[in-house]
Amino acid sequence: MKRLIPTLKGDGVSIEFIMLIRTVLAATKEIAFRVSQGELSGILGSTLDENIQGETQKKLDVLSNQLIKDMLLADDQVRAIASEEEDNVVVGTQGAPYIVAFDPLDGSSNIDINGQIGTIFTIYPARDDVPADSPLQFQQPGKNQLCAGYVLYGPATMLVMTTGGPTRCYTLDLTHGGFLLTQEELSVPTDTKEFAINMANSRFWADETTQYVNDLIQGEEGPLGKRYNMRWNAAMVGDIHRVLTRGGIFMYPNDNRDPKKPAKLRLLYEANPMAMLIENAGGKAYANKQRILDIMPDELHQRVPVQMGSANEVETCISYYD
Ligand SMILES: O=P(O)(O)OC[C@H]1O[C@](O)(COP(=O)(O)O)[C@@H](O)[C@@H]1O
Ligand SMILES: [Mg+2]
Ligand SMILES: [Mg+2]
Repeated sequence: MKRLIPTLKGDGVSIEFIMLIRTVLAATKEIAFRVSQGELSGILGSTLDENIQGETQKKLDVLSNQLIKDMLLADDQVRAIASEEEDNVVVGTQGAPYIVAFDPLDGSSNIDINGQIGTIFTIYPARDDVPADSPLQFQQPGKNQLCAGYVLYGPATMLVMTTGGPTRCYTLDLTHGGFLLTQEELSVPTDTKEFAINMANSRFWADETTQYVNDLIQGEEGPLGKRYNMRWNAAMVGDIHRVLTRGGIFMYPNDNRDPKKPAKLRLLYEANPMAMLIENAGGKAYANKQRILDIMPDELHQRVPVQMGSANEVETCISYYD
């Protein structure tokens, strides 16, 4: 089986960029080890702190953030980083070519139940027209991403990543400690009979979402003419992994639970990297009527509605938002 570095070299990725990807992955391997040790490595439970988004931080959120941050700041190719768990941009090496954003631990509510969790990351070119510590560094549309990926800490630890070409899947080989290429090119089936949405929010949805989900649930007797099944992992990384593996539509639409927070998922380090992975595997990724990768961010921790996955199903879904 092919190893990571020869695969990336074969894709024409420069050595310096491969080294940066290795830095990110070195941190995720350490997280994977701690996760596999569970309670034995003291990672379960919450801290007494909240992050900038007002969410209680879990011990593993903080630990993962620290591990990734420390390793990236020691890499002289990183000019700035942004993280779900950091209020502001953190400055790295002046003049370095890249900036990195990440969700150090996605699916935090699954940590204590031994459920699926992961790390989501994205790399952009640094901007020379704004200071290194400015949030404007990250004010770039998702289509500027040079690399997007996630590491899923599931029964197997898997890396799903694109550097602009195909979305490839690797599995962490615990016998030698490296990621091996286990699926050369992921391809999201165009059609699906599986949807993912948190139904508990249904009374807070916009009418368009309610209408579409009602039509899904009506199955073969409804206007969509087929019977659907539903899945919800409570970790975007797990839901998107399923969609990349066997198709489906994943939605986290706007709702009016909290008027200050109409959307839940963050554009920079959740929606954008997942949108690039899905599109490069032949799927579609929208925020209602807008292609996610075209959105120009206004702020670092900006939230967006999300509908992504199997191309035909996403098209059907967004037609309800006309
Ligand atoms: O509480 P809900 O509605 O199930 O939310 C689940 C969603 O929240 C998230 O867990 C948010 O990510 P974090 O765990 O990084 O905050 C997504 O991964 C997931 O899709
Ligand atoms: Mg997350
Ligand atoms: Mg997180």
